[in-house]
Amino acid sequence: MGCSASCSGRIVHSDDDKIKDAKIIFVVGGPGSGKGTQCEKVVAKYGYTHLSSGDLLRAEVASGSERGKTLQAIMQKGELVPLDTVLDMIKDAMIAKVDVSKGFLIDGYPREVKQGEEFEKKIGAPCLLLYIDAKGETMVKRLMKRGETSGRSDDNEETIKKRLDLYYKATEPVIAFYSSRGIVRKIDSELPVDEVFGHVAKAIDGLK
Ligand SMILES: Nc1ccn([C@@H]2O[C@H](COP(=O)(O)OP(=O)(O)OP(=O)(O)O)[C@@H](O)[C@H]2O)c(=O)n1
Ligand SMILES: Nc1nc2c(ncn2[C@@H]2O[C@H](COP(=O)(O)OP(=O)(O)O)[C@@H](O)[C@H]2O)c(=O)[nH]1
Ligand SMILES: [Mg+2]
Repeated sequence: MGCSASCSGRIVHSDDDKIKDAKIIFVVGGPGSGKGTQCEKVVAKYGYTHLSSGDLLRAEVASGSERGKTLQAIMQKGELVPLDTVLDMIKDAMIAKVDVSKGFLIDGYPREVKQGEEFEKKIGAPCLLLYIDAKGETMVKRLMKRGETSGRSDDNEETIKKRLDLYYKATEPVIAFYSSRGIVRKIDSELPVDEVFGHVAKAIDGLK
């Protein structure tokens, strides 16, 4: 891409350049680990833009589009939707906010190493990965509780088990992948919410 000079001689940055230069934080953890809860608090304190890949997909489902129907079937089974679909949605949402955003929290993405690699090719590199860590049994308990009110068709026992299995198989390797780059901060999400946030804030304050 690169920048191009306009007639007036001003440097014009393309959308691709702008999002590439944005501060990008990946928020990774199992289903029900508390990613969304912590992201809300980061938004309130730091003014970052929170993009939950799951929420973007659910919005597409809610729109009633043909694509949404296909997505709903995949999500109901606790499987991963095709990589390009999620990535395009995230990229569009980032472009829409890049001029008013202090940085981006990408929640629930990457779900597998390949998703991270493609993100970096099409968008840019993260400066931090917040690894929100809770025990399997804690996550199941939280999701069963959330399921009482969330209305989410995947917050049921059978799908929760599949989501958890897929998390351990496909998503945990993402953490090892970025650890070797030194950008992973592991956050103990068994603690009370505000204490968890204290650790999250420390990790963000440590960014240059
Ligand atoms: N990058 C992503 C994000 C989400 N999904 C699909 O969307 C569902 C819900 O995603 P999400 O809301 O992130 O759910 P969880 O990880 O289970 O976590 P949360 O408890 O935050 O909802 C996933 O099970 C999966 O089918 C996906 O395929 N790829
Ligand atoms: N006790 C406790 N509950 C939490 C914590 N974080 C999240 N929860 C609860 O766990 C459930 C899942 O949290 P959510 O933020 O949706 O997790 P996500 O699936 O990782 O996005 C919600 O009902 C939260 O209220 C925490 O640190 N401690
Ligand atoms: Mg969430």
